[in-house]
Amino acid sequence: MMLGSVVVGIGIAGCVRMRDLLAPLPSSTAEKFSIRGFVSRRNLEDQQGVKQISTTEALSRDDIHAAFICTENTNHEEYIRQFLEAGKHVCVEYPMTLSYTSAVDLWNLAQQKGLVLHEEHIELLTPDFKQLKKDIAGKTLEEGTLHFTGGSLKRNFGFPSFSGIARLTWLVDLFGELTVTAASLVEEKENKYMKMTAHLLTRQQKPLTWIEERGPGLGRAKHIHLRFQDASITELPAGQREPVGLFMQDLVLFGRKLQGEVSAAELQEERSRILHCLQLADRIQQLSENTQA
Ligand SMILES: NC(=O)C1=CN([C@@H]2O[C@H](COP(=O)(O)OP(=O)(O)OC[C@H]3O[C@@H](n4cnc5c(N)ncnc54)[C@H](OP(=O)(O)O)[C@@H]3O)[C@@H](O)[C@H]2O)C=CC1
Ligand SMILES: C=CC1=C(C)/C(=C/c2[nH]c(/C=C3N=C(/C=C4\NC(=O)C(C)=C4C=C)C(C)=C\3CCC(=O)O)c(CCC(=O)O)c2C)NC1=O
Ligand SMILES: [Zn+2]
Repeated sequence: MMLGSVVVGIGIAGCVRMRDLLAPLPSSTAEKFSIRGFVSRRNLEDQQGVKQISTTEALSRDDIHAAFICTENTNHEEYIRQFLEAGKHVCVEYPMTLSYTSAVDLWNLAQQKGLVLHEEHIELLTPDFKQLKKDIAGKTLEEGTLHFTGGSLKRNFGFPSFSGIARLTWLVDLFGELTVTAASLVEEKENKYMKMTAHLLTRQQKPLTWIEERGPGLGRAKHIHLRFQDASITELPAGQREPVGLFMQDLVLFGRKLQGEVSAAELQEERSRILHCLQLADRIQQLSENTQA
């Protein structure tokens, strides 16, 4: 059976989703999807040959089984809830929501309804990350820093510990569950500049620092300083480029979940990681807000 699909929110991510749904990776679960339309808050012409439909139509049509939520972060929660309530599977661009408790609620709702709720994590699929993970395998961490810089985000992307959840996901995937010991935020609204610093500890009590810095003219980059017992890594390794795009890899994973090809253990592990990261993001936000002038 084909999985009728709708893309919600036509920005960078939404356009890539439509492109991939229209040209799925051959012989993969991505071929099971069939795009039926897109939803936008604007009135748009056909996009890539796909027609705009209303949210009401997307929610009520019984030939639509899955929604791809690609809007800015503040309204993920509301869209996810609506589509789950309507009995549709959901794939949402990270971060799922802007609080830990709302993510727990949504996950419970998906479980009650017997639906797949999938959060995209292309940062774990990048060649550089895959290489980094290989390079540090078996090494014992002493301390580390992950410093992200990027251009200013548009409005409605939420607190930086949430909009930057990809960096936190890296740290948790590499070093296991973390605790937050301190966090602060420096913001210069008039310059569209911000810098968040979070201090974390691994279960072995080793310190990790995460810096998320954004402002006009800052290039999208990650600097790492990782010190291990007998080695240091101060540059992100360049991994081998892969023929399949990142969002396509994620689409195949969502498709595998819908086909029941992902084990319960794997699903549970992923869910735990996602909720743990959102819980850390919540804590970082709380601590930062307490230290703000
Ligand atoms: N860009 C990327 O590489 C990645 C993005 N993500 C996630 O994807 C989500 C969306 O990010 P992204 O696509 O980059 O954000 P964009 O700013 O490109 O788009 C966000 C929303 O803004 C609206 N929009 C887009 N273009 C315009 C325009 N010209 N005028 C007015 N409104 C517009 C669209 O909603 P509507 O059609 O309803 O108007 C769109 O869904 C976020 O959750 C982000 O974290 C995750 C991984 C990678
Ligand atoms: C050129 C402008 C440009 C914009 C506006 C952009 C937006 C953008 N990229 C993101 C992640 C991401 N974006 C990319 C990659 C890309 N994303 C792209 O739009 C393109 C062209 C690539 C190139 C391969 C990756 C891999 C992530 C996941 C997080 C990471 O690893 O940095 C996110 C999610 C939030 C975040 O993690 O920071 C946003 C909003 N990325 C950009 O590169
Ligand atoms: Zn640095």
